[in-house]
This record gives sequence, C-alpha cells and structure tokens, in this order.
Amino acid sequence: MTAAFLEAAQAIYDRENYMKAVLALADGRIFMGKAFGATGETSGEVVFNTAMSGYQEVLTDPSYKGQMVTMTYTQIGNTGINPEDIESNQLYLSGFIVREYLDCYSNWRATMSLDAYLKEHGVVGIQGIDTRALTRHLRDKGAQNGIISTIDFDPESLVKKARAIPSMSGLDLATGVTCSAPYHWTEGLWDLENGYPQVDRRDLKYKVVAYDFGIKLNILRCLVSAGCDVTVVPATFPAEAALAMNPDGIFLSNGPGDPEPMKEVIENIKHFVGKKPIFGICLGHQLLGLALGGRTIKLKFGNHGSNLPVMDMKTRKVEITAQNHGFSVDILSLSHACQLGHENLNDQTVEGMQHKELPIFSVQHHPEASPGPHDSHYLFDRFVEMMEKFKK
Ligand SMILES: NC(=O)CC[C@H](N)C(=O)O
Repeated sequence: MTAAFLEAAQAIYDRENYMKAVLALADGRIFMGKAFGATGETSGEVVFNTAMSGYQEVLTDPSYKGQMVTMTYTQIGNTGINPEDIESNQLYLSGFIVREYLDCYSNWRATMSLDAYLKEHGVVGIQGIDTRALTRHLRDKGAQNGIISTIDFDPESLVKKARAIPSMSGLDLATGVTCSAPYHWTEGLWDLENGYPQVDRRDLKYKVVAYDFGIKLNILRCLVSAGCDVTVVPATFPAEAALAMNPDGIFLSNGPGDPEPMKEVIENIKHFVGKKPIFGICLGHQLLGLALGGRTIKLKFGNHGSNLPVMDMKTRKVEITAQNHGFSVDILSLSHACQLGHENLNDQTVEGMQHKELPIFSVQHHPEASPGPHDSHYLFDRFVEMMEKFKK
C-alpha cells in the first residue's frame, strides 16, 4: 500500500467525525476510541472473539447477553447487515468493540450498515481501539467487566462504575432470554439456491423437545435438516409435560450466564436421565453436567471464535469449531457417569462428554457453527442415530 493510499484512507476516516468514546476496564486500563452505533453508556464482561467473519451472527447470539465483545479481526462492517444471517431476533450483547469500523459495505445480500443496525437496536459500539492490546490484556489478566461511555470521560469515575457491575459468576441470565410459550420449528438449513426451506412436519421422523435457554436459530435449522420434528419449550417447562409429549429425544440449548444458579432447570433435567436420549450444546452441556452430579468452573477468558481445533475422542478426528463460552464442565467431577467425548486442542479443556451407559452426550462447542465451519454438523446426525437406536 502506498503512503498516498493510506493518507487518503485516513482522511476518509477522520472526515466521518465520529464522537469520542472511552472503554474502561475494571482493573483500570483505559482505551480511547470513537463511537459508532448507539451512544451513551453501557457495561458488561469484556470478551474477545477470534472469528474473522460472521459479526452479524455474533451480534444476534443470545449467549452474549451481559457481555461486550471485541473482535480480534481488524476490519468490521465491510459486509454490512442482511435480513438472513440472524441467530435470534434481537441483539443481546451490551457493547461492541472493534479496531476499524467500515461504514462503506459491500455484499449482495446486505441491506444496511452495521452502524445503522447497532443504532436501531440501541447497542453502543466503540471503534479505533487497539483490539490486539485489549485482547492480550484480557488473555493475561482474564476476562473482566468494563464500561463504554460517550458521555463520561473521567477515567476514575468510569473504572469505579466498571467495578460496581456484578460478576458473571453466579448470574442466571438464561431464564431471562427463553421463549414465553412452546412453539414448533420447521425451517431447515440455508442454501444458496433456495435460502431457508420450510419442511413439512410429516417428513420429520424424530420428535424432539428442545429446551430454549437462549437458543441459536441455526441449532433449530440443523435439527430440522437432520430429520427432527422440533417443539421448542421455555427453560422451566416441566419435565413431566415434556415427557407427556412422548418425544424421541431431549435437546438442551446454548445460552448466556452461569449455569450453576439455574437450580430449577438442573432439577428438571434430572427427570430425563435414563428415560430419553439427551443432546446438549454449550450451556445445555454445562447444565447436563450439573444434572448428572458434576460441577462447572469459570475459565480465565474462555473461548469465543470460529477457528478452534477440537478432537472427537471416539474417532480421533480433528474438527475446526465455533465456540462461545466462559464456563466449562469439570470432567473429573463426572467420572462416575461420563467420559471425555471431545477435547479442545488449544487449551485441553473439556469440549464434550459421553455418558458411560445411557444415550446421553453433549458438546461445549457449537456444531451449528453460525458463524464458523461446518465440520461438526455430524453431531446432529449422531443425535438422530442415538434416538433411532433407542427407539428399537
Ligand atoms: N454459548 C453458550 O451457551 C455459553 C454458555 C455459558 N453462558 C458460558 O459462557 O460458558
């Protein structure tokens, strides 16, 4: 790149004349930047996401409730926003932190800019942040609370406010984002020619009750495309009522917050053990671990991205996965019931478990991807095979 090009790019950036914004972390580190999206003040646990694309799926993932996400990829906004790549109908994260925001977008499906989208949903963003320094800081010191402000620029006052935010540990956020009533889901996976197909329920062979703890839509689409007739139910939907539907299997979804305080949900899950095949993803995996008598722990900074290597211990195949979690199951606490099903090859954390006797398994990562590679899609087929075997 020539100096003239860089100068011209800088001039465009300066001309945009975005309002000043500050990011302050609870441990006192301050980052100066410019506002984009909504303005005002917002706070949450700051986590970094290493996905190079797919910011729209990240923004609409309910599991980010209570968190502010920084993308390690440097240029964000260049594919705009489209009406299709959504994982829920809302933006649940509380702030969005990027290195360079690009207002000029280009994608054949895009209908609006990221800035306009954040404004529409009232999400505060900050750009011009040295996200590499921020990420290294979070990696060294651990994920922590932070605050973004476009109205208060006093570091002392901001740090004080950041320290006053409750810690993510101990927070039940999932029961606040679940659906209010049961519903059927019949949309399958997107493809270039047909978009999202509607599938006839009569063609779906396996009746699945899916517990919604903040479920990502692509999980539902993956279940349907694998042949499941899905009834989505609220987080605290009684097990007896679910069993009365006589499902072939129970699915436990992803979701925000700490699984440990979700006592009612954990008790409920216990009723399915030994009665129905169970498959859990992310928060669902953690809740299952707790229901089986294990414990969960908070990781230093977790794993958030779409490029994380995982080994399936059954086949010893390596898959590149999408992940988004701050908590983890302590597999040693479950040695009475489960064995390690999948392992994260970056940090050797527990990526999945398999019950030793019962048709129950779960993964910490996201086989539905969105965003991310499709390497782990096979897990939905594994769930279907498990239900088929159990039927016989
Ligand atoms: N994506 C998820 O389901 C996240 C689970 C949980 N909230 C965690 O941070 O570990």
